[in-house]
Amino acid sequence: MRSLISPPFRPFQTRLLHLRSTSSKSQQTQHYQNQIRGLFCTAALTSHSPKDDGYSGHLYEPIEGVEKLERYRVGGYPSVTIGDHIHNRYQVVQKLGHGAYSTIWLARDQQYGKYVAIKVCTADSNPLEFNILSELSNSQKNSSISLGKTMIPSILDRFEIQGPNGTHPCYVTIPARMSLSEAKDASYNRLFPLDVARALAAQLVLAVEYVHSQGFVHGDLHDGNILLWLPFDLNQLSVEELYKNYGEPEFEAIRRFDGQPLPPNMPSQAVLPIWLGEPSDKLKLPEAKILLKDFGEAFSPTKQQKFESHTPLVGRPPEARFEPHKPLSFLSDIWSLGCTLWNIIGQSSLFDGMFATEDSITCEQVDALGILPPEWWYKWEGRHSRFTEDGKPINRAPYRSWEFRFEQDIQEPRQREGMPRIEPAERDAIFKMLKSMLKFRPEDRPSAKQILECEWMVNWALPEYEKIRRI
Ligand SMILES: Nc1ncnc2c1ncn2[C@@H]1O[C@H](COP(=O)(O)OP(=O)(O)OP(=O)(O)O)[C@@H](O)[C@H]1O
Repeated sequence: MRSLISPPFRPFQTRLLHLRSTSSKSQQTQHYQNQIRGLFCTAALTSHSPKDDGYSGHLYEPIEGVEKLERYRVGGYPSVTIGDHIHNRYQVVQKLGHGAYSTIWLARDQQYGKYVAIKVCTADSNPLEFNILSELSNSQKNSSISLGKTMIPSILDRFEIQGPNGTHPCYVTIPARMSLSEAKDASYNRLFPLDVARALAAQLVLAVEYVHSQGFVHGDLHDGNILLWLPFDLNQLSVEELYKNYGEPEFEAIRRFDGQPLPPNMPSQAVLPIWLGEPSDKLKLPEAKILLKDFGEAFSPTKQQKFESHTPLVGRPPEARFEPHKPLSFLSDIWSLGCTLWNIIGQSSLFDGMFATEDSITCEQVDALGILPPEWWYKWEGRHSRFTEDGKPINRAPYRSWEFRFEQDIQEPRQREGMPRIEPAERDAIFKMLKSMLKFRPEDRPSAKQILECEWMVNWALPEYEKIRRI
Protein backbone atom coordinates (compact mmCIF):
# COMPACT_ATOMS: atom_id res chain seq x y z
CA MET A 1 0.00 0.00 0.00
CA ARG A 2 1.24 3.47 -0.76
CA SER A 3 2.15 5.56 2.22
CA LEU A 4 1.31 9.20 2.70
CA ILE A 5 4.21 9.75 5.06
CA SER A 6 6.99 12.17 4.13
CA PRO A 7 10.73 11.30 3.81
CA PRO A 8 12.15 11.25 7.32
CA PHE A 9 9.45 8.83 8.40
CA ARG A 10 10.52 5.97 6.15
CA PRO A 11 13.45 4.62 8.17
CA PHE A 12 11.19 4.96 11.22
CA GLN A 13 8.67 2.49 9.81
CA THR A 14 11.42 0.05 8.94
CA ARG A 15 12.85 0.39 12.44
CA LEU A 16 9.49 -0.22 14.07
CA LEU A 17 9.05 -3.46 12.15
CA HIS A 18 12.44 -4.64 13.35
CA LEU A 19 11.74 -3.45 16.86
CA ARG A 20 8.46 -5.33 17.09
CA SER A 21 10.23 -8.59 16.44
CA THR A 22 13.27 -8.06 18.67
CA SER A 23 12.40 -6.19 21.88
CA SER A 24 10.50 -6.64 25.11
CA LYS A 25 7.35 -4.58 25.71
CA SER A 26 8.97 -2.05 28.06
CA GLN A 27 11.94 -1.62 25.71
CA GLN A 28 9.49 -1.10 22.90
CA THR A 29 7.59 1.57 24.83
CA GLN A 30 10.84 3.40 25.57
CA HIS A 31 11.96 3.12 21.96
CA TYR A 32 8.59 4.27 20.62
CA GLN A 33 8.79 7.33 22.88
CA ASN A 34 12.32 8.06 21.65
CA GLN A 35 11.33 7.60 18.06
CA ILE A 36 8.21 9.73 18.27
CA ARG A 37 10.39 12.40 19.88
CA GLY A 38 12.95 11.91 17.13
CA LEU A 39 10.37 12.21 14.41
CA PHE A 40 9.35 15.60 15.67
CA CYS A 41 13.02 16.59 16.02
CA THR A 42 13.64 15.58 12.42
CA ALA A 43 10.51 17.30 11.23
CA ALA A 44 11.52 20.41 13.14
CA LEU A 45 15.05 20.28 11.80
CA THR A 46 14.00 19.77 8.23
CA SER A 47 11.16 22.24 8.13
CA HIS A 48 12.42 25.38 6.44
CA SER A 49 9.13 27.22 6.59
CA PRO A 50 10.28 30.56 5.18
CA LYS A 51 12.26 28.82 2.43
CA ASP A 52 8.87 27.89 0.99
CA ASP A 53 9.09 26.36 -2.45
CA GLY A 54 5.83 28.04 -3.45
CA TYR A 55 4.07 24.85 -4.54
CA SER A 56 1.40 24.13 -2.00
CA GLY A 57 -1.17 22.25 -4.10
CA HIS A 58 -1.60 18.47 -4.14
CA LEU A 59 -1.93 17.08 -7.64
CA TYR A 60 -0.20 13.75 -7.14
CA GLU A 61 -0.49 10.91 -4.63
CA PRO A 62 2.56 11.53 -2.38
CA ILE A 63 5.17 8.79 -2.28
CA GLU A 64 7.12 8.22 0.91
CA GLY A 65 10.82 9.11 0.62
CA VAL A 66 10.39 10.92 -2.69
CA GLU A 67 10.58 14.59 -3.71
CA LYS A 68 7.44 16.68 -3.85
CA LEU A 69 5.98 15.62 -7.18
CA GLU A 70 4.18 18.92 -7.76
CA ARG A 71 7.67 20.42 -8.21
CA TYR A 72 7.95 18.67 -11.60
CA ARG A 73 6.80 21.76 -13.44
CA VAL A 74 8.33 24.80 -15.08
CA GLY A 75 10.99 26.19 -12.72
CA GLY A 76 11.14 22.95 -10.73
CA TYR A 77 12.90 19.58 -11.00
CA PRO A 78 13.96 18.15 -14.34
CA SER A 79 12.93 14.61 -15.20
CA VAL A 80 15.91 12.32 -14.43
CA THR A 81 15.81 8.58 -13.97
CA ILE A 82 17.96 5.47 -13.66
CA GLY A 83 19.87 4.67 -16.86
CA ASP A 84 19.97 8.28 -18.10
CA HIS A 85 23.23 9.49 -19.61
CA ILE A 86 23.86 13.00 -18.41
CA HIS A 87 26.24 15.43 -20.09
CA ASN A 88 27.50 12.59 -22.34
CA ARG A 89 29.56 11.34 -19.45
CA TYR A 90 27.59 10.24 -16.37
CA GLN A 91 25.39 7.16 -16.27
CA VAL A 92 22.73 7.42 -13.55
CA VAL A 93 22.69 4.19 -11.52
CA GLN A 94 20.89 5.04 -8.26
CA LYS A 95 19.18 7.86 -6.45
CA LEU A 96 20.90 9.29 -3.34
CA GLY A 97 18.25 11.69 -2.08
CA HIS A 98 16.43 14.91 -2.70
CA GLY A 99 16.00 18.36 -1.23
CA ALA A 100 13.54 21.15 -1.93
CA TYR A 101 15.82 22.41 -4.71
CA SER A 102 17.45 19.30 -6.14
CA THR A 103 17.47 15.60 -6.72
CA ILE A 104 20.79 13.86 -6.06
CA TRP A 105 21.89 10.87 -8.12
CA LEU A 106 24.64 8.29 -7.90
CA ALA A 107 26.22 8.06 -11.33
CA ARG A 108 29.12 6.29 -12.95
CA ASP A 109 31.60 8.72 -14.46
CA GLN A 110 32.40 6.96 -17.72
CA GLN A 111 35.50 9.06 -18.28
CA TYR A 112 37.25 7.94 -15.10
CA GLY A 113 35.27 4.80 -14.20
CA LYS A 114 34.31 6.23 -10.79
CA TYR A 115 31.09 6.81 -8.90
CA VAL A 116 30.04 10.41 -8.36
CA ALA A 117 27.11 12.25 -6.82
CA ILE A 118 25.30 14.61 -9.21
CA LYS A 119 23.14 17.29 -7.68
CA VAL A 120 20.58 18.19 -10.34
CA CYS A 121 19.00 21.47 -9.28
CA THR A 122 15.61 22.94 -9.92
CA ALA A 123 15.54 25.68 -12.53
CA ASP A 124 14.63 28.18 -9.77
CA SER A 125 17.50 27.21 -7.45
CA ASN A 126 20.12 29.66 -6.19
CA PRO A 127 23.22 29.31 -8.41
CA LEU A 128 25.34 31.34 -5.94
CA GLU A 129 25.61 28.31 -3.64
CA PHE A 130 28.06 26.65 -5.98
CA ASN A 131 30.14 29.74 -6.59
CA ILE A 132 30.67 29.88 -2.82
CA LEU A 133 31.36 26.16 -2.60
CA SER A 134 33.88 26.36 -5.47
CA GLU A 135 35.56 29.30 -3.78
CA LEU A 136 35.75 27.43 -0.48
CA SER A 137 37.02 24.18 -1.93
CA ASN A 138 39.58 25.85 -4.25
CA SER A 139 40.75 28.63 -1.96
CA GLN A 140 44.49 28.97 -1.39
CA LYS A 141 43.89 31.44 1.46
CA ASN A 142 45.21 29.89 4.72
CA SER A 143 44.68 26.50 3.10
CA SER A 144 48.00 24.93 3.99
CA ILE A 145 47.11 25.05 7.67
CA SER A 146 43.39 24.44 7.45
CA LEU A 147 42.04 21.04 8.31
CA GLY A 148 38.54 22.44 7.91
CA LYS A 149 39.02 22.68 4.15
CA THR A 150 39.06 18.88 3.90
CA MET A 151 35.47 18.92 5.23
CA ILE A 152 34.17 21.01 2.34
CA PRO A 153 33.08 18.95 -0.68
CA SER A 154 35.07 19.68 -3.85
CA ILE A 155 33.14 20.38 -7.02
CA LEU A 156 34.45 17.86 -9.54
CA ASP A 157 32.41 19.14 -12.48
CA ARG A 158 29.58 21.56 -13.16
CA PHE A 159 27.31 21.94 -16.16
CA GLU A 160 23.70 22.64 -17.06
CA ILE A 161 20.98 20.50 -18.55
CA GLN A 162 18.06 21.91 -20.51
CA GLY A 163 14.55 20.55 -20.42
CA PRO A 164 10.91 21.50 -20.59
CA ASN A 165 11.06 22.73 -16.96
CA GLY A 166 13.96 25.10 -17.63
CA THR A 167 17.74 25.23 -17.31
CA HIS A 168 19.02 23.09 -14.47
CA PRO A 169 22.47 23.64 -12.93
CA CYS A 170 24.21 20.33 -12.09
CA TYR A 171 27.13 19.83 -9.72
CA VAL A 172 29.30 16.77 -9.34
CA THR A 173 30.87 15.82 -5.99
CA ILE A 174 31.99 12.63 -4.33
CA PRO A 175 29.17 10.41 -3.08
CA ALA A 176 28.73 10.44 0.68
CA ARG A 177 27.14 7.88 2.97
CA MET A 178 24.31 9.72 4.77
CA SER A 179 23.69 12.85 6.80
CA LEU A 180 24.01 12.90 10.60
CA SER A 181 20.23 13.36 10.88
CA GLU A 182 19.66 10.31 8.66
CA ALA A 183 22.08 8.29 10.82
CA LYS A 184 20.09 9.29 13.92
CA ASP A 185 16.77 8.54 12.22
CA ALA A 186 18.04 5.06 11.41
CA SER A 187 18.94 4.20 15.02
CA TYR A 188 16.62 3.21 17.84
CA ASN A 189 18.23 5.49 20.39
CA ARG A 190 19.34 8.45 18.21
CA LEU A 191 22.76 8.56 19.90
CA PHE A 192 26.33 8.54 18.61
CA PRO A 193 28.94 6.69 20.69
CA LEU A 194 30.81 9.30 22.74
CA ASP A 195 34.13 8.99 20.88
CA VAL A 196 32.26 9.40 17.57
CA ALA A 197 30.30 12.39 18.91
CA ARG A 198 33.52 14.07 20.05
CA ALA A 199 35.21 13.56 16.66
CA LEU A 200 32.15 14.81 14.77
CA ALA A 201 31.95 17.90 16.97
CA ALA A 202 35.65 18.71 16.51
CA GLN A 203 35.38 18.45 12.74
CA LEU A 204 32.25 20.56 12.58
CA VAL A 205 33.93 23.38 14.50
CA LEU A 206 37.02 23.08 12.28
CA ALA A 207 34.81 23.22 9.17
CA VAL A 208 32.92 26.28 10.41
CA GLU A 209 36.17 27.97 11.44
CA TYR A 210 37.46 27.39 7.90
CA VAL A 211 34.28 28.76 6.28
CA HIS A 212 34.47 31.86 8.51
CA SER A 213 38.21 32.32 7.82
CA GLN A 214 37.34 32.52 4.13
CA GLY A 215 34.85 35.32 4.81
CA PHE A 216 31.59 33.36 4.59
CA VAL A 217 28.73 32.73 7.01
CA HIS A 218 27.20 29.27 6.41
CA GLY A 219 23.72 30.40 7.45
CA ASP A 220 22.06 26.98 7.80
CA LEU A 221 23.99 24.80 10.23
CA HIS A 222 22.14 21.72 11.41
CA ASP A 223 22.77 18.00 11.45
CA GLY A 224 20.90 17.42 8.17
CA ASN A 225 23.61 19.47 6.45
CA ILE A 226 26.49 17.34 7.69
CA LEU A 227 27.32 14.30 5.59
CA LEU A 228 29.49 11.33 6.53
CA TRP A 229 32.10 10.03 4.13
CA LEU A 230 31.65 6.56 2.70
CA PRO A 231 34.02 4.38 4.76
CA PHE A 232 34.76 2.05 1.82
CA ASP A 233 35.77 2.49 -1.79
CA LEU A 234 32.58 2.25 -3.79
CA ASN A 235 34.66 2.41 -6.98
CA GLN A 236 35.74 -1.17 -6.47
CA LEU A 237 32.18 -2.32 -7.16
CA SER A 238 30.76 -2.73 -10.66
CA VAL A 239 27.21 -1.46 -11.10
CA GLU A 240 25.99 -5.08 -10.88
CA GLU A 241 27.90 -5.59 -7.61
CA LEU A 242 26.51 -2.30 -6.28
CA TYR A 243 22.98 -3.56 -6.97
CA LYS A 244 23.79 -6.95 -5.44
CA ASN A 245 25.12 -5.37 -2.23
CA TYR A 246 22.74 -2.43 -1.81
CA GLY A 247 19.70 -3.42 -3.83
CA GLU A 248 18.40 -2.67 -7.30
CA PRO A 249 16.78 0.73 -7.87
CA GLU A 250 13.20 0.79 -6.60
CA PHE A 251 10.45 2.54 -8.52
CA GLU A 252 6.91 3.62 -7.71
CA ALA A 253 4.37 4.66 -10.30
CA ILE A 254 3.34 8.32 -10.11
CA ARG A 255 -0.43 8.87 -10.11
CA ARG A 256 -2.54 11.98 -10.23
CA PHE A 257 -5.38 12.29 -7.73
CA ASP A 258 -7.76 13.10 -10.59
CA GLY A 259 -6.69 10.05 -12.61
CA GLN A 260 -5.58 12.22 -15.57
CA PRO A 261 -2.44 11.25 -17.53
CA LEU A 262 0.90 12.69 -16.36
CA PRO A 263 2.25 15.78 -18.14
CA PRO A 264 5.28 15.27 -20.39
CA ASN A 265 7.69 17.20 -18.12
CA MET A 266 7.85 14.58 -15.37
CA PRO A 267 9.01 10.96 -15.03
CA SER A 268 6.34 8.26 -15.09
CA GLN A 269 7.89 6.55 -12.07
CA ALA A 270 9.46 7.96 -8.93
CA VAL A 271 12.77 6.47 -7.77
CA LEU A 272 13.26 5.64 -4.08
CA PRO A 273 16.69 6.51 -2.64
CA ILE A 274 19.37 3.91 -1.94
CA TRP A 275 20.48 3.47 1.71
CA LEU A 276 24.27 3.29 2.09
CA GLY A 277 24.13 4.32 5.75
CA GLU A 278 24.43 2.97 9.23
CA PRO A 279 22.47 3.75 12.42
CA SER A 280 24.20 6.44 14.50
CA ASP A 281 24.82 4.19 17.51
CA LYS A 282 26.61 1.59 15.35
CA LEU A 283 29.13 4.03 13.88
CA LYS A 284 32.79 3.41 14.68
CA LEU A 285 35.34 6.16 15.19
CA PRO A 286 37.15 5.65 11.83
CA GLU A 287 33.78 6.10 10.07
CA ALA A 288 33.15 9.49 11.64
CA LYS A 289 34.56 11.76 8.89
CA ILE A 290 32.33 14.63 7.86
CA LEU A 291 31.57 16.88 4.90
CA LEU A 292 29.72 20.15 5.50
CA LYS A 293 27.18 20.75 2.75
CA ASP A 294 24.41 23.07 1.62
CA PHE A 295 25.75 26.56 1.11
CA GLY A 296 22.40 27.73 -0.27
CA GLU A 297 22.03 30.19 2.63
CA ALA A 298 25.71 31.15 2.79
CA PHE A 299 26.82 34.73 2.26
CA SER A 300 29.77 37.05 2.67
CA PRO A 301 28.86 39.77 5.21
CA THR A 302 31.32 42.20 3.63
CA LYS A 303 29.48 41.96 0.30
CA GLN A 304 25.90 41.27 1.31
CA GLN A 305 23.66 41.92 4.30
CA LYS A 306 21.21 39.20 5.31
CA PHE A 307 18.53 39.74 7.93
CA GLU A 308 16.30 36.70 7.67
CA SER A 309 17.44 33.28 8.89
CA HIS A 310 16.03 30.15 7.26
CA THR A 311 17.74 27.81 9.72
CA PRO A 312 15.16 25.45 11.24
CA LEU A 313 13.52 27.02 14.32
CA VAL A 314 15.25 24.72 16.83
CA GLY A 315 18.66 26.10 15.80
CA ARG A 316 17.73 29.57 14.53
CA PRO A 317 19.71 32.36 16.22
CA PRO A 318 17.40 34.48 18.43
CA GLU A 319 18.71 37.79 17.02
CA ALA A 320 16.94 36.91 13.75
CA ARG A 321 13.69 37.28 15.72
CA PHE A 322 14.51 40.05 18.17
CA GLU A 323 16.87 42.22 16.13
CA PRO A 324 15.42 41.81 12.63
CA HIS A 325 17.02 45.05 11.43
CA LYS A 326 20.55 44.03 12.35
CA PRO A 327 22.33 41.91 9.74
CA LEU A 328 23.14 38.29 10.57
CA SER A 329 26.82 37.63 11.19
CA PHE A 330 29.47 34.98 11.74
CA LEU A 331 28.26 34.90 15.34
CA SER A 332 24.77 33.90 14.18
CA ASP A 333 26.38 30.69 12.91
CA ILE A 334 27.85 30.14 16.39
CA TRP A 335 24.37 29.86 17.93
CA SER A 336 23.29 27.26 15.35
CA LEU A 337 26.62 25.50 15.79
CA GLY A 338 26.01 25.26 19.57
CA CYS A 339 22.56 23.76 18.95
CA THR A 340 24.03 21.27 16.45
CA LEU A 341 26.79 20.24 18.85
CA TRP A 342 24.16 19.48 21.50
CA ASN A 343 22.30 17.37 18.97
CA ILE A 344 25.49 15.45 18.15
CA ILE A 345 26.20 14.71 21.83
CA GLY A 346 22.60 14.06 22.81
CA GLN A 347 19.53 12.23 21.69
CA SER A 348 17.34 15.13 20.62
CA SER A 349 17.56 18.84 20.10
CA LEU A 350 18.31 21.21 23.00
CA PHE A 351 15.13 23.19 22.34
CA ASP A 352 12.09 21.02 21.90
CA GLY A 353 11.00 21.10 18.26
CA MET A 354 7.66 19.40 18.87
CA PHE A 355 4.99 21.61 17.26
CA ALA A 356 7.57 24.42 17.35
CA THR A 357 6.48 28.01 16.90
CA GLU A 358 8.64 31.09 17.34
CA ASP A 359 7.06 31.64 20.78
CA SER A 360 7.48 28.04 21.92
CA ILE A 361 11.15 28.09 20.92
CA THR A 362 11.80 31.39 22.71
CA CYS A 363 10.09 29.91 25.76
CA GLU A 364 12.37 26.86 25.54
CA GLN A 365 15.41 29.12 25.24
CA VAL A 366 14.45 31.12 28.34
CA ASP A 367 13.73 27.92 30.30
CA ALA A 368 17.18 26.57 29.45
CA LEU A 369 19.29 29.73 29.38
CA GLY A 370 17.55 32.32 31.52
CA ILE A 371 15.83 35.61 30.85
CA LEU A 372 16.34 37.43 27.51
CA PRO A 373 18.27 40.73 27.32
CA PRO A 374 15.88 43.43 28.66
CA GLU A 375 15.12 45.10 25.31
CA TRP A 376 14.18 41.73 23.82
CA TRP A 377 12.28 40.62 26.93
CA TYR A 378 9.96 43.63 27.01
CA LYS A 379 9.38 43.41 23.26
CA TRP A 380 8.31 39.76 23.52
CA GLU A 381 4.51 39.68 23.88
CA GLY A 382 4.45 35.90 24.33
CA ARG A 383 6.20 36.17 27.73
CA HIS A 384 3.03 37.17 29.58
CA SER A 385 1.36 33.77 29.41
CA ARG A 386 4.53 31.83 30.19
CA PHE A 387 6.69 33.82 32.62
CA THR A 388 6.48 36.26 35.48
CA GLU A 389 7.99 39.67 34.70
CA ASP A 390 11.27 38.56 36.32
CA GLY A 391 11.46 35.40 34.18
CA LYS A 392 10.01 32.67 36.45
CA PRO A 393 8.02 30.08 34.49
CA ILE A 394 4.24 30.07 35.13
CA ASN A 395 1.35 27.87 34.02
CA ARG A 396 3.81 25.28 32.79
CA ALA A 397 4.76 21.85 34.06
CA PRO A 398 7.20 20.35 33.67
CA TYR A 399 9.69 23.16 33.34
CA ARG A 400 13.02 21.93 31.93
CA SER A 401 16.20 23.64 33.10
CA TRP A 402 19.56 23.32 31.32
CA GLU A 403 20.77 20.68 33.81
CA PHE A 404 17.53 18.72 33.49
CA ARG A 405 17.85 18.73 29.69
CA PHE A 406 21.42 17.44 29.93
CA GLU A 407 20.26 14.55 32.15
CA GLN A 408 17.18 13.82 30.06
CA ASP A 409 18.66 14.16 26.57
CA ILE A 410 22.23 13.06 27.12
CA GLN A 411 23.08 11.22 30.33
CA GLU A 412 19.99 9.08 30.92
CA PRO A 413 19.62 7.84 27.33
CA ARG A 414 23.32 6.99 27.21
CA GLN A 415 23.08 5.07 30.46
CA ARG A 416 19.92 3.26 29.34
CA GLU A 417 21.69 2.14 26.18
CA GLY A 418 24.67 0.78 28.10
CA MET A 419 26.90 3.67 27.00
CA PRO A 420 29.02 5.37 29.67
CA ARG A 421 27.71 8.60 31.21
CA ILE A 422 29.78 11.69 30.50
CA GLU A 423 32.15 12.19 33.45
CA PRO A 424 31.75 15.39 35.54
CA ALA A 425 34.97 17.05 34.28
CA GLU A 426 33.98 16.57 30.67
CA ARG A 427 30.36 17.56 31.37
CA ASP A 428 31.52 20.82 32.94
CA ALA A 429 33.75 21.56 29.95
CA ILE A 430 30.82 20.89 27.57
CA PHE A 431 28.56 23.19 29.63
CA LYS A 432 31.14 25.95 29.55
CA MET A 433 31.62 25.73 25.80
CA LEU A 434 27.92 25.45 24.87
CA LYS A 435 26.75 28.12 27.27
CA SER A 436 29.29 30.55 25.81
CA MET A 437 28.04 29.79 22.30
CA LEU A 438 24.40 30.17 23.35
CA LYS A 439 24.62 33.71 24.68
CA PHE A 440 21.55 35.61 23.56
CA ARG A 441 23.51 38.64 22.35
CA PRO A 442 25.60 37.61 19.34
CA GLU A 443 28.45 39.92 20.33
CA ASP A 444 28.90 37.93 23.58
CA ARG A 445 29.55 34.64 21.73
CA PRO A 446 33.06 33.34 20.96
CA SER A 447 34.36 33.00 17.40
CA ALA A 448 34.81 29.54 15.89
CA LYS A 449 38.56 30.00 16.34
CA GLN A 450 38.09 30.65 20.05
CA ILE A 451 35.86 27.58 20.37
CA LEU A 452 38.69 25.46 18.98
CA GLU A 453 40.78 26.65 21.93
CA CYS A 454 38.24 25.80 24.63
CA GLU A 455 38.83 23.07 27.19
CA TRP A 456 36.41 20.52 25.76
CA MET A 457 37.81 20.90 22.25
CA VAL A 458 41.42 20.69 23.38
CA ASN A 459 41.08 17.86 25.89
CA TRP A 460 38.29 15.72 24.48
CA ALA A 461 37.02 16.50 20.97
CA LEU A 462 40.15 17.34 18.95
CA PRO A 463 42.19 14.40 20.35
CA GLU A 464 39.44 12.03 19.19
CA TYR A 465 39.57 13.55 15.71
CA GLU A 466 43.39 13.21 15.75
CA LYS A 467 42.94 9.45 16.15
CA ILE A 468 40.95 9.34 12.89
CA ARG A 469 43.58 11.36 11.08
CA ARG A 470 46.25 8.93 12.12
CA ILE A 471 44.33 5.87 10.84
N1 LIG B 1 27.18 13.93 -2.06
C1 LIG B 1 26.13 13.24 -1.60
N2 LIG B 1 26.24 11.92 -1.39
C2 LIG B 1 25.19 11.20 -0.92
N3 LIG B 1 23.98 11.72 -0.65
C3 LIG B 1 23.82 13.03 -0.83
C4 LIG B 1 24.87 13.87 -1.31
N4 LIG B 1 24.42 15.12 -1.38
C5 LIG B 1 23.14 15.08 -0.95
N5 LIG B 1 22.77 13.83 -0.63
C6 LIG B 1 21.46 13.37 -0.15
O1 LIG B 1 20.45 14.18 -0.73
C7 LIG B 1 19.72 14.88 0.30
C8 LIG B 1 19.39 16.29 -0.17
O2 LIG B 1 20.57 17.00 -0.47
P1 LIG B 1 20.68 18.57 -0.27
O3 LIG B 1 20.25 18.91 1.12
O4 LIG B 1 22.05 18.96 -0.69
O5 LIG B 1 19.60 19.11 -1.29
P2 LIG B 1 18.95 20.59 -1.32
O6 LIG B 1 18.10 20.66 -2.54
O7 LIG B 1 20.06 21.59 -1.17
O8 LIG B 1 18.09 20.56 -0.01
P3 LIG B 1 17.41 21.74 0.80
O9 LIG B 1 17.66 23.00 0.04
O10 LIG B 1 16.00 21.31 0.88
O11 LIG B 1 18.11 21.71 2.14
C9 LIG B 1 20.63 14.83 1.52
O12 LIG B 1 19.91 14.87 2.73
C10 LIG B 1 21.31 13.49 1.35
O13 LIG B 1 20.46 12.45 1.79
